[in-house]
Amino acid sequence: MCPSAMALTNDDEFQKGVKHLFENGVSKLPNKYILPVSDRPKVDKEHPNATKSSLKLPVIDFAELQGPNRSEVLNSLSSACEEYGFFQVVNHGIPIEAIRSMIDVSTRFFGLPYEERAKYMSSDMTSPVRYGTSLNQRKDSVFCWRDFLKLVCHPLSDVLPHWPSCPMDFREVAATYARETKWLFIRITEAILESLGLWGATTEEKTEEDDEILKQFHDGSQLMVVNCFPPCPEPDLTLGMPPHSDYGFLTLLLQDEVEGLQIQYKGKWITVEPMPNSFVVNVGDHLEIFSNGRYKSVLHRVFVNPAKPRLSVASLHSLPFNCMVGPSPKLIDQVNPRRYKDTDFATFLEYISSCEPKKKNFLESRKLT
Ligand SMILES: O=C(O)CCC(=O)C(=O)O
Ligand SMILES: [Fe+2]
Repeated sequence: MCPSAMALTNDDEFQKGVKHLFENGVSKLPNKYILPVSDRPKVDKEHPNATKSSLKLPVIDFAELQGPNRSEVLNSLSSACEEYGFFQVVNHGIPIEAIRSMIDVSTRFFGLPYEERAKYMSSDMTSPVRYGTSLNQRKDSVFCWRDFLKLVCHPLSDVLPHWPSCPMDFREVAATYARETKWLFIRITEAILESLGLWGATTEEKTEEDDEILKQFHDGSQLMVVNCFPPCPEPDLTLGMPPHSDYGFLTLLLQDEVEGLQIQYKGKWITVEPMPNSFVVNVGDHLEIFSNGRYKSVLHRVFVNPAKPRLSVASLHSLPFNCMVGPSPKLIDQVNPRRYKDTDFATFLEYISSCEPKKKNFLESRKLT
């Protein structure tokens, strides 16, 4: 089929995703992906040739966090969550091999023929595995330049048989990666709770209540999203992901060496410089609510590239689905009154099925005025 005819005329072709368009040699961005001018990843109008502003996120040395300097690292963690809602974690203890293999097997998955990937397409939001394109391909009026594979990771033994069996090593590699990131999530969550004064560092300081919070996280949900952003013919007209904040408590993001992630900082879009073998960690809506607004769930988006493909793996961690999330009672007082309504997963699902999950709408809807 002639690629331009395909891309311009047949709406069903867009349902097959951007990898498919790219493989068919699309040379002009189809209208379906063209954002209104105000939503485009605009180059600075006054300095159109200026490179994008970039930022080295605060770095948290995980090995230091586990050592005698824990309290200093906790202070840095706290400032990062208050100011940026994002930080990078180095010396995280996850074997480099597990990281490389995850990127490698995901790249090979997206390299499979379309028919093989399409076996996992599903409109069922609760399916243990879901392949698709854009954010919500059944509702988005403008598509974003992104295909994804979503893997529910909890409980691992139940979901694993549903995960892709091709490439042959996919399940093993992704399961190892899911276990490793869950472990890191729990360690970072302990530090976050401690930085909020809700969890004691030493066994003597810990109360039963402290352990109860953590237990909920152990039993919490984990969703892995592998994002594939093929090269895009007209990257200035579209986005890989539109501005959004992450639902959930924390996201551990692995990105390859190609830049694309931008976060909103002081009203501007700033590019996060990729740091090999590190994790970008961000505060999700649940943590903003739980911390009563002290830690920020910040808008971020992804821009795409004319030449290089990009891949990222987001591991999203939340409390169990049936759990109510509200501001921790210990963080509410006369100076800091309760700022958010309680929420749960069902409310969120209801919300996203009634409107496009763009921008910070869900979190805004939980704010008490
Ligand atoms: O690809 C990225 O850098 C960000 C992905 C992301 O924001 C997400 O999956 O929620
Ligand atoms: Fe995100």
